[in-house]
Amino acid sequence: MSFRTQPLPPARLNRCQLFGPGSRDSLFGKMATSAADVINLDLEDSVAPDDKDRARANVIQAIGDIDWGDKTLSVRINGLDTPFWYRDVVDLLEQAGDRLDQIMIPKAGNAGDIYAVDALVTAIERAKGRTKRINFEVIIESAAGICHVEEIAASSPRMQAISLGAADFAASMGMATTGIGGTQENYYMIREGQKYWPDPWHWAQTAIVAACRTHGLLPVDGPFGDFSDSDGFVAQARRSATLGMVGKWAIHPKQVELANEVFSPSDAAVSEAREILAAMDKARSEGAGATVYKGRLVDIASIKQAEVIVRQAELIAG
Ligand SMILES: C[C@@H](C(=O)SCCNC(=O)CCNC(=O)[C@H](O)C(C)(C)COP(=O)(O)OP(=O)(O)OC[C@H]1O[C@@H](n2cnc3c(N)ncnc32)[C@H](O)[C@@H]1OP(=O)(O)O)[C@H](O)C(=O)O
Ligand SMILES: [Mg+2]
Repeated sequence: MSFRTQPLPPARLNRCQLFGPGSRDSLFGKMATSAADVINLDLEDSVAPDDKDRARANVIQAIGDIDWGDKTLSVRINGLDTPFWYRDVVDLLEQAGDRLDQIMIPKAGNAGDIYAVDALVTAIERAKGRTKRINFEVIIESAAGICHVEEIAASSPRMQAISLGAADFAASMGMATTGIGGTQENYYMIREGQKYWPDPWHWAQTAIVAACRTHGLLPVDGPFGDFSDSDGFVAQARRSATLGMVGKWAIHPKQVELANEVFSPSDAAVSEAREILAAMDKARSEGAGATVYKGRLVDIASIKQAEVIVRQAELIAG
């Protein structure tokens, strides 16, 4: 047990991050009026190389022109292994208005990648007199990224969140699949003739959650590619929520409500959490550190568990 108190993550909602290609500006207005907490305008893999300049210009224009309400507004820049990323950062920081909240850095491999983007962002902020700090979200989607996830989480005070990018991650790891997230047909156990499908993303997710929780960041589950499979999306999202992730990407508007539902505690869960807090208040006033609630043990750790749920409910209530 460290003497350091575990830092809380940023106090903002991140249940759903809705993505849209920067080259499809007809989608921007729909994204702005969606129920997603975070908007990710994409300059990276959903934009063809020949369309990068136009997408960048579209995004810069839309940051200023569209009413994004109280959403977190984020732009995914290109990876540091491309010739595009520096121009993304320079043009965004020099030309986009103050409404921009965050830059998403894909395919981060180590803390040095974040340092490089931080140095460029910092220089432009100073040169241009930008007073609102641009925050960072990073995508872990490579073997190097998952190996260095803890140093990436600690890499900059701008860091707010880390997502898992299942498609690039699978490719980098050499996984035998073209699926983006979810159950993988050939990843199964067998017992007495019955197949059972474990979750191949689980270990990477828990590594991201641990790094984020250690450094006070928001851990986020990335895309689920088959947007026709709502049950599959919900199952994946529920597993992520159970592991400690706070939200999930939507790559189609159909997924927004599903994510919001999964990552909002139910009324029953909130009531139970409040009852546990009340039961522990009573126990402590009687000098006890543990008590019985609905036939089961609750103790001082239960207070912290219940507070996670109550804090999320309070954020949603505003
Ligand atoms: C996997 C890695 C990633 O990079 S994931 C993130 C990058 N990908 C994207 O940003 C893709 C985002 N989604 C889309 O581009 C589209 O949704 C689509 C191509 C998947 C489907 O588009 P389409 O127009 O065919 O969809 P329809 O079903 O016809 O649309 C119905 C309706 O909704 C509107 N719409 C569609 N998409 C969006 C959107 N993203 N936001 C808001 N609204 C949207 C559409 O215009 C229709 O509207 P209507 O006509 O009814 O008014 C990752 O990095 C990794 O490695 O894992
Ligand atoms: Mg990717």
